[in-house]
Amino acid sequence: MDTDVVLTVERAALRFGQRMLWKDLDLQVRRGELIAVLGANGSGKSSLLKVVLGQLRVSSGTVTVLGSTVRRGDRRIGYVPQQRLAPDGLPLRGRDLVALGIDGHRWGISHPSRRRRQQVNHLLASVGAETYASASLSSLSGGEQQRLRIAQALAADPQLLLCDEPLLSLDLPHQRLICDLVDQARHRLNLGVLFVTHDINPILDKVDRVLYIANNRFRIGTPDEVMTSEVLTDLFDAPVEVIRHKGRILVAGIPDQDPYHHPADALDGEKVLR
Ligand SMILES: Nc1ncnc2c1ncn2[C@@H]1O[C@H](COP(=O)(O)OP(=O)(O)OP(=O)(O)O)[C@@H](O)[C@H]1O
Repeated sequence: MDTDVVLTVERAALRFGQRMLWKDLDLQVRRGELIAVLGANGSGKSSLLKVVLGQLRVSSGTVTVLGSTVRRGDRRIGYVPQQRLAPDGLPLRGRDLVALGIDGHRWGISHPSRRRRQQVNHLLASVGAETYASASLSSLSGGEQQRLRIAQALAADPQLLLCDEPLLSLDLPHQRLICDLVDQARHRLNLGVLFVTHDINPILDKVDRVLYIANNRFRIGTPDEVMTSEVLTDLFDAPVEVIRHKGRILVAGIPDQDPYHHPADALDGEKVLR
């Protein structure tokens, strides 16, 4: 086994009933590598992360994390789920959310130890969230909550980090900040990262490779290899224009959203697990 590889996907396909999301997917994520996962709505980006988390099973092919078949609750994987703001009145402080990442997998009430408190403080400091760590989660802004989610995802010392649209509904400065935090964590911990995003620009300078999924198909390569008019026109089977302007990538002409896609469906990965 190549010990530098944290995730291996081989000839994998995912279908829901008659509907194929992707097939023949081959992907290796190496330690310290950041891969942006892009694609149309409903192309199966979040589902790919759920496969790696063991919440969905591939229809064919294999997926291994550090040499073992995927399973639920693998502490070697950190996960930043798609952002949903904490509901009003939730009796949880920022530091409680982070602590859940350390011992949330155990049953029963945890006993706060000095060591655990130190661990939480260290994680809070790593994302610059000390000043609001004792405030209730629901009183915090989207960007502040997102920093805490990253700290929570890093709590178990993962080797692979999965981020599902962590920039959603954040303003530009906060998007940059979240990208910087993920990037710092991957360098500090030598993490492999899969980063699902609609817009590559906020993370462009940190991305090693892009996995672009559309129309059941995909392309993998550096941003320069994948983010071109030729490649996206081929993937979408429609004229797509990619323009580079002042270091940003602008994409025009992506066909309308997937007609099957109902965002609420994507929240329930359990339905197809039997
Ligand atoms: N458990 C499930 N059972 C059946 N269909 C599902 C299930 N989970 C997701 N889907 C469908 O699979 C498609 C892909 O969903 P997924 O959330 O992976 O897409 P996505 O690429 O992340 O989309 P978006 O960019 O909108 O977040 C969607 O059409 C969704 O409705």
